Amino acid sequence: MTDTIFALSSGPLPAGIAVVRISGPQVRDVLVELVGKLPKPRVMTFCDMKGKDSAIIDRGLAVYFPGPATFTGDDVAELNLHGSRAVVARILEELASIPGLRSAEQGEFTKRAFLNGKIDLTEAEGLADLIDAETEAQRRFAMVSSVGGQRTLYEGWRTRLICARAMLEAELDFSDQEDVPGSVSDTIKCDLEQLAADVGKHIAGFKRGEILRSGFDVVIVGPPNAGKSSLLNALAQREVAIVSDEAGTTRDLIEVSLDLGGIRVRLTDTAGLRDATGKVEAIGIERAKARAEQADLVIQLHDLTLADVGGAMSGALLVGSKSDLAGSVKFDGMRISTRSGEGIASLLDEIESRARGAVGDVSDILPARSRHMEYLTRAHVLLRDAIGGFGGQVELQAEALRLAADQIGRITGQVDVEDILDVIFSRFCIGK
Ligand SMILES: Nc1nc2c(ncn2[C@@H]2O[C@H](COP(=O)(O)OP(=O)(O)OP(=O)(O)O)[C@@H](O)[C@H]2O)c(=O)[nH]1
Ligand SMILES: [K+]
Ligand SMILES: [Mg+2]
Repeated sequence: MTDTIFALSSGPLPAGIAVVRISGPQVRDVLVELVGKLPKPRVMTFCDMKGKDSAIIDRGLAVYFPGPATFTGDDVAELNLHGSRAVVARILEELASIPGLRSAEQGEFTKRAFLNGKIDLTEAEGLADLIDAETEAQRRFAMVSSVGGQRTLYEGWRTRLICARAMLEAELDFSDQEDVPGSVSDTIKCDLEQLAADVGKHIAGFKRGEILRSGFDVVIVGPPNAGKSSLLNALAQREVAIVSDEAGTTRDLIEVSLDLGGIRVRLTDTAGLRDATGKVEAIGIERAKARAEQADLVIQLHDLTLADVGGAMSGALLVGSKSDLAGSVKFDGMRISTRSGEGIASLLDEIESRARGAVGDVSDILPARSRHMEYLTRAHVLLRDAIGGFGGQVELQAEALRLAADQIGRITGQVDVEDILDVIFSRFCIGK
C-alpha cells in the first residue's frame, strides 16, 4: 500500500488560515479519527479537530475529496486551520504519529497526480511555473501549460508520427500485392512535411518562451561614473546599487526584477568598463562584458558631460546620462537624467516595448523548458531523416518515425521517464 502523505500547502505562518493537505489510502481513517466522522464528500464541514487525548486542537473546516476525481487521483482531505505556528505544528505532529502517514516530499502531491495519470509532465511543469509566476505574462504562459496546451499539441504530434509509421509498415507488409495504392507514401510524406514545418516553427519560439518565463534580460554598461547605478535605482525606484562620485564603485553584477506591463524584466547593473586599476575591478569588468553578451538588450550609457561618445556596441540602445548638466550638447540617442527625471519614463516605455516585441503573441504555445527543446530538436532531426527517405529503405524510415514519436513521448512523460522524475518534482515546493 502506498503511504498517505500530508503537508502544509499554504504559505508562511502566522496567517489567517492555514491549509493542510492529506492524500492517500488512509485519508478516510484519518478524518474519522481527527474530526469524529467522515465529512460529506466535497462539502466544507465545520468541525472540532481532536488529538488522541480527545482534547480539541483547533476548530476549523475539513473537506473530504474521494478519489479518483481529485488532484492526486487518490483520496484527498484538506483541513482549513487557524494559521498559527502552534496549531499547524500540533496537527502535523498528530498526523505524523499515525502509522502509515508521513510528510510529503517536495512536489509529491503533483508527482502522484502524474503517476496516477491525472496530468502529464508538461502540465506538472506548468503548475510549478504558475506557482512561481510573478507577472501577468508569466501567469498566462504557465496557465497555458498547466491546462494542457503543450500536452494536446505534443500528443497530437505523437499520434501523427505513430500513424505515419503504421501506414509505412502496412505498405511494407503488402508491397508484393498489387491492390495497395502506391500513393500511400506520398500522402505520408506530405503530412510529415507539414509536421516537420510545425515542429520547426515551434522550436523557433523557444527564445520567446524563455523570455516569458525567466524575464527579458537587460544589461546596463558604460564607462565608470556614467551613472549606471543611478539609472538602475531610478528604473527600479529604490536604492539597490551604491552610487558615488568615485569611479569604479560597482564591482559586481547587481540584478533587479521589474514588472513592465506584465512582462518580467531583469535589469543588471555592471562595473564601469575601463582598463581596470585593480584585480577585483578587472574581474567585475570581465563579468560585465560576459553578461552583456547574453543580454536581450544592452543599454549603453554615455556621460553627456564628457566629449567623447566612443563607439556604440552593435545592437545596443545608446542612452546619454546627466542631461541636467549637459545643456544642449548634441547626442544621437535618448537623453536621461536621474537628477531631473528627464527621459526615465520614456526609457521604461522603450524597454517595455522591446520586451513586448521580443515576446510576441503571449497566447502562442511555445516550448517551455530546455528539457523540452532537447527532445523536440531530436524529434525534428529524426523526422527530417524519415522524410529524406533513406534512399527508399522503408524500414529505416519507419524506425526513424518510431524514435521521433518516443522523443515527443518523453516530453509529456508517456515514454519512460523514471530517471528524470526526481529532477522535475524536487523543484516544487513542499505541499504542492
Ligand atoms: N547631475 C547628475 N549627476 C548624476 C546623474 N546620474 C548620476 N550622477 C552622479 O554621477 C556619479 C556616478 O554615478 P554612479 O551611478 O555611481 O555611476 P556608475 O556608472 O554606476 O559608476 P561606477 O559604478 O563607478 O562605474 C555620482 O556622483 C552620481 O550622483 C545625473 O543624472 N545627473
Ligand atoms: K561611481
Ligand atoms: Mg555603479
